[in-house]
Amino acid sequence: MATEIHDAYDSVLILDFGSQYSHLITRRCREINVYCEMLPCTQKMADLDWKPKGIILSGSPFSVYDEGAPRVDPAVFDYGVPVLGVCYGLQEIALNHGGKVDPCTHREYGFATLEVVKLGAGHELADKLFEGICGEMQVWMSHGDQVTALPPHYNVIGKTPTAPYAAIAHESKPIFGVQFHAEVTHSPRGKEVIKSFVLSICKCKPNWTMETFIDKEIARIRQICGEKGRVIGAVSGGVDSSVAAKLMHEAIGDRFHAVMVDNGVLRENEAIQVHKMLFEDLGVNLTVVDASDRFLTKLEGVEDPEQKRKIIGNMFIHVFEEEAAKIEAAAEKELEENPKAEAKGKIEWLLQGTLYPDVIESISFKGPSATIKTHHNVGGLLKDMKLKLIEPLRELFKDEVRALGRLLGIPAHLVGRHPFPGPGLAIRILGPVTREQVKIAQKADTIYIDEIRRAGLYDQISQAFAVLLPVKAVGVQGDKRTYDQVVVLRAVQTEDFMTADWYVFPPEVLRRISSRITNEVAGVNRVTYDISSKPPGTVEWL
Ligand SMILES: Nc1ncnc2c1ncn2[C@@H]1O[C@H](COP(=O)(O)OP(=O)(O)OP(=O)(O)O)[C@@H](O)[C@H]1O
Ligand SMILES: O=c1[nH]c(=O)c2[nH+]cn([C@@H]3O[C@H](COP(=O)(O)O)[C@@H](O)[C@H]3O)c2[nH]1
Ligand SMILES: NC(=O)CC[C@H](N)C(=O)O
Ligand SMILES: [Mg+2]
Repeated sequence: MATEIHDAYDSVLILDFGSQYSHLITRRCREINVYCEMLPCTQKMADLDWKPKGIILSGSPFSVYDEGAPRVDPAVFDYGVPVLGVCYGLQEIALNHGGKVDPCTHREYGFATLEVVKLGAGHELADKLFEGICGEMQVWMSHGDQVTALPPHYNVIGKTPTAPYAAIAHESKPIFGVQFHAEVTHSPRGKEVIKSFVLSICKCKPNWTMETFIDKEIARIRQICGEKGRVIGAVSGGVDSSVAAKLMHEAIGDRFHAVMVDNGVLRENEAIQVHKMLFEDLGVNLTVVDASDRFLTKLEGVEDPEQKRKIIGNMFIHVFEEEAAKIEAAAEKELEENPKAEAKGKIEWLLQGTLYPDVIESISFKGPSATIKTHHNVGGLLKDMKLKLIEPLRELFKDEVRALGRLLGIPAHLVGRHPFPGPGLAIRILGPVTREQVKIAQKADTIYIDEIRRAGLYDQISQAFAVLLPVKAVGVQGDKRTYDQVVVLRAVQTEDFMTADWYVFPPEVLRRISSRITNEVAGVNRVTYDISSKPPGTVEWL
């Protein structure tokens, strides 16, 4: 990670022990304009090439006494900066300092009332965590273990009727632990607790804003690319890569070459529309490479979703490397023909619009967090790829990227586009992908999205798409028996795509969509609507 960003901002380090809510801690810090970075709990402090002003230890699905449970590097406590442990983080602090943790007789999942304990004169530091909060506050718990013996030199600063050590603080050092999840919105005053830790205790300057992020990121890109370096960009017309491309264009102008790959599983007319949109709206000149035959041949007969992602992720990189070689060869030829022309640098970098959720869902941090699916641009990359990655948005969430896009002057219709996954219709066609299946899925999807737009609902929905099932059902059309496929409509509302709920459509819109799909798309005689949230489902079906 660039050290420049750490020179410019006071940063908080979040060590992730695999909790579902770890990412929310990063959000809460950025919301108070403090830059933070989350690293796996296996990070050794001695290997860190920047100096955080505070450290937060997340929760975890493990119990501290489990065999193989993730362990905090004890150097965290001697690093000389404040530490806050949340849930498992608190339990790790207790265990590391001579306290005890045991399974509790009253497990707490959900709301609890925390009684804040003020220690008073001589304990100003310990009392700072709940600065401005007196008496009781509602908190949200999710634990089956708890601290049963306080470590020496620690005091209780909060308790619940069943958890006597629900918040603790060292008597003189800035080390704190809370059993409740301060980062979730269901702990209404949790934000204040994180704010007290980050601002009053760690004394971080709240100077991280999107505007400064843009300036610093542009400077960072210029620095890594040098005077002549050139970058090839994987650009899909989606929100993330468009924002990344705009940033890159601002940084290095025409030394940036945007490439979109037609992988044969795009939406109908997508390549043409994206080419036009990128040039007209962003001033970015895009090369569209038609590699659809190669992708579809490789995908032949493949049913396993992870396999589909890997094939597509790998093939993407092959195509980008080939394009990079072509661009370099063209520059060499130009130089041969006109020796006075300026020599152009090598293409060493590949820009991707990777976001934080792509990373967290794809990578299992050796144990604690589970791999949900390997997003093609993270886990599906080619092992021995020559191009080095530049991923300016890797730390951000979707809504933050949209805010960044607006600041960069990207038009609303582009910033507001629903996400479309890189592996495209290959993960929306269940079963093997064939040209015929792609055509059916494209037609159904076009009708679905057209009707959503016509009803004025596009911006209320976070993501909508049609899924094509490989099963057949009996129907009757024009007095004839049909035996055709089933289309599933999916529409979700979500803030960050980590959790999502299904969208409640007005029935007449669903009726119109269903009737148009069954009338206009040959091979489909049934349309159903998916009413699963995430969890237990995911947004995509594969
Ligand atoms: N067809 C494509 N051609 C080139 N690059 C692609 C293509 N599809 C995806 N990518 C690359 O993979 C990255 C991840 O894809 P993803 O779909 O998550 O992001 P996006 O397409 O930029 O935005 P959105 O999430 O809004 O669809 C993209 O940012 C882009 O760098
Ligand atoms: O570029 C991508 N490559 C992938 O392999 C991939 N898998 C899921 N997604 C998108 O990620 C978001 C969350 O989706 P899931 O709930 O299905 O994991 C949704 O927006 C999905 O469309 C992908 N995007
Ligand atoms: N949310 C958590 O961090 C839980 C920690 C531990 N697994 C417990 O049940 O207490
Ligand atoms: Mg996309």
